[in-house]
Amino acid sequence: MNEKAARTRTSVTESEALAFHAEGRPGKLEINPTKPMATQRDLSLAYSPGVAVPVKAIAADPATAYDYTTRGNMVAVISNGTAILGLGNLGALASKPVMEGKAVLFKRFADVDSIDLEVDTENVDEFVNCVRFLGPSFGGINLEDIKAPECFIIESRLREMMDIPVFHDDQHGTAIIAAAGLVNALELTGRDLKNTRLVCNGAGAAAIACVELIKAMGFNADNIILCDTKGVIYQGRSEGMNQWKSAHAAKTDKRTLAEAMDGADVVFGLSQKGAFSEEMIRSMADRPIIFAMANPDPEITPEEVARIRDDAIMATGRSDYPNQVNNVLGFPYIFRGALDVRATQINDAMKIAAVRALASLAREDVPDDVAAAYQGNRPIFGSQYIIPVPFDPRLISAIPVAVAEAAMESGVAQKNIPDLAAYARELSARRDPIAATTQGIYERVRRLPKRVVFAEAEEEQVMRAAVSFAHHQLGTAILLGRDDVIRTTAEKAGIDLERPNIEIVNARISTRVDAYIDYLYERLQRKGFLLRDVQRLIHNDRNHFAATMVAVGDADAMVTGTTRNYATALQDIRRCINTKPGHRVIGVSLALSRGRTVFVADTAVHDMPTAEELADIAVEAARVARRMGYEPRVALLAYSTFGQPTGERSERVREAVKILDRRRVDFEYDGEMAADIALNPQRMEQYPFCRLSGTANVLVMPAIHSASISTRMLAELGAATVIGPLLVGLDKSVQITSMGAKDSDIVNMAAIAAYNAGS
Ligand SMILES: NC(=O)C1=CN([C@@H]2O[C@H](COP(=O)(O)OP(=O)(O)OC[C@H]3O[C@@H](n4cnc5c(N)ncnc54)[C@H](OP(=O)(O)O)[C@@H]3O)[C@@H](O)[C@H]2O)C=CC1
Ligand SMILES: CC(=O)C(=O)O
Ligand SMILES: [Mg+2]
Repeated sequence: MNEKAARTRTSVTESEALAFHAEGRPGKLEINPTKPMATQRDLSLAYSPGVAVPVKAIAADPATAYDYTTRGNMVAVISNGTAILGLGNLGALASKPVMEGKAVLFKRFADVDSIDLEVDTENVDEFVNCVRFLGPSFGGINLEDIKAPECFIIESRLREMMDIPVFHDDQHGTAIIAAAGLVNALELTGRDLKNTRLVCNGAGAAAIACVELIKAMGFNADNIILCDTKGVIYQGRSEGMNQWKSAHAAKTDKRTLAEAMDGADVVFGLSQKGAFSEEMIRSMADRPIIFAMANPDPEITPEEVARIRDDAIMATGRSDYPNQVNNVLGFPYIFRGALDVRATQINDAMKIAAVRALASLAREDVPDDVAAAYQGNRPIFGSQYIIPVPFDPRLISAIPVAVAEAAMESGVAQKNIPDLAAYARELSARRDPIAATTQGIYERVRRLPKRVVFAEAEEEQVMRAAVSFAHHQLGTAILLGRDDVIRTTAEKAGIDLERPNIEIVNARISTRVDAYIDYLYERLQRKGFLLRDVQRLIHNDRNHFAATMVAVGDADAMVTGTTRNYATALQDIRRCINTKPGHRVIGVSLALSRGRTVFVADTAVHDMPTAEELADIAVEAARVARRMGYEPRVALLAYSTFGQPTGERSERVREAVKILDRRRVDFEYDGEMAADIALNPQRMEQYPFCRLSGTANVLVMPAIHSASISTRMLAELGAATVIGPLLVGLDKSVQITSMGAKDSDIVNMAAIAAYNAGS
């Protein structure tokens, strides 16, 4: 069981973590305006004099701040850095990466805008006074990584003073997730809340809140023992105590963690790395439930537990093991629900609703479109799957709805949501499609790892990408290049190539050279190439060598393009690899913007496609969309819409629609139409005869220049994230990056190449 845990583990190196944070704009956040700020009129509206109007409106009615400002969707993540993860008190400044991270997770998972504020004081009064006056700026306050017992005083004082939710994530977020995991683990091991014996190691923010919440849910208080650095917290103990610990002091003569864990059914670790010994785990009851939640390193690792027990349900706070019990599953969604009903606080009813929603989500069947978010095979409720993963796209609709409903029922909502089903649909549309798409690709590639040849491996960024590809268990990275050059560059750049799943292939000394020459000569001899031309291509040209490797089956996929332009790289590759029978080679780009994914084709190959070629492009692009989980609605674009204005340039597009009619294809399509008609539902309504059932998600461009111009404009203007062009229709899997692509883009392309290399 836990062998799998070890196998699916994907860690990051320290240099990778630093490079990630330093790359481009340092840190993880930036702020973008939501209104145009281009003209004098914009300025007059956004600033003086226009801004005075909402100012007066808010002064007259404070509730309108939700209509005219960011307040209703804005949460502050506030810390003083006194308990940063399990690293301890490292100060306000050092906590900033974690706080920025929490802010990004708010946005990524629940579309809540968030900003981190690091408050440089350990004094409770100073901290409270700093935060209490910030209420007008935010719809909610998420306190983070503030140590106990100060955190209890800070939170309760701020809750009294402020009329917006104040939520200490390490307390309640952690408690909600741990309680949900516990409910499921108890069910799986046939236990109940009354008779189970639980030890909680740690008696700080997270631990006290966990114990309080499970007691509120009916866990028998007499069966809980809390421990801290001094051992068991027993009634009558005086050393290292405070009122919050005393409230949970046990009537017991056990004094050490080891004694407490002997025979225990459940152990929560909310303390520090390595706090549990193998001996302690061995002494627990049958089918023990072990939540080692310290971050970044747990109290004991799943590998260590697996060595001594095969009957444990094991969870950690980390994303690289199964059963991640981490507050990331809670805070984005809990605030989403609270903000949407303008709750004045996050109360127990809302917390318990979140526990129940989370616990029951893990018991539901995982539908096809969600399975991609899971490592390994589709998870089934059981010891390896007691809680959903953070990338589960159902969380965004399930948790906020439960929280908002509980807020309304318990009387803390200032706004009513009458139709919860409609609310759930709106929530799903907030899901960030980029991560969903790329995550699905990564997960599948991890399950079916491939051998990918990186054709330009002498380049430093390609080398980094190849190492990252292998390191993240996406498959074997084959670095093509001169051995000595690769090793010297690697050494200079501090890249470690001595890792599993990395191979270096030197075209000059490869034993496969003759076989590749034979293969390519056979293909090119009647296309103007002499044997010596082909020998030169295989010996000296990395694209020809790499593409031939893939063509003959020595590698599954290939990535190139950082040093040569797209058209040249494509020409090299097509000399070596055929078009897939029944397909057409095209480039498809994905434009991802504000909850929408739109496929654009052909962005790479056909200069001015004929009507027949446009029809083929539509078919190929629709296939790609389907393969990525979208039901295609294809619009064939032109500058005219259904014959208006007339012009011969739209003729080809109209003809392509007729060709698709004759071919009786199995997807929705229509045209010719302008881009705004295809993408805007109101504009589309003006053409009630249009056969698309909704706005288009596949756009077939009339020519390569319009495809290229529009996708590059979208990307440069920040209107969309554009991925691709992805090369499709070749008989073997190849991707071409843009020249000078960054290592992270190259890894994405390599993953897509591996993904397309098939089932
Ligand atoms: N998975 C998740 O979602 C979350 C995990 N955590 C983890 O929980 C841990 C505690 O965080 P938090 O509650 O915010 O911090 P606090 O500083 O509020 O509390 C820390 C507690 O841990 C105790 N402790 C520290 N080391 C040991 C040890 N070796 N043995 C027993 N007790 C120990 C301290 O004991 P004493 O009182 O004697 O000083 C204190 O009670 C961290 O590792 C953190 O990463 C926290 C939040 C969320
Ligand atoms: C996850 C988290 O919030 C912590 O470990 O502190
Ligand atoms: Mg924390």
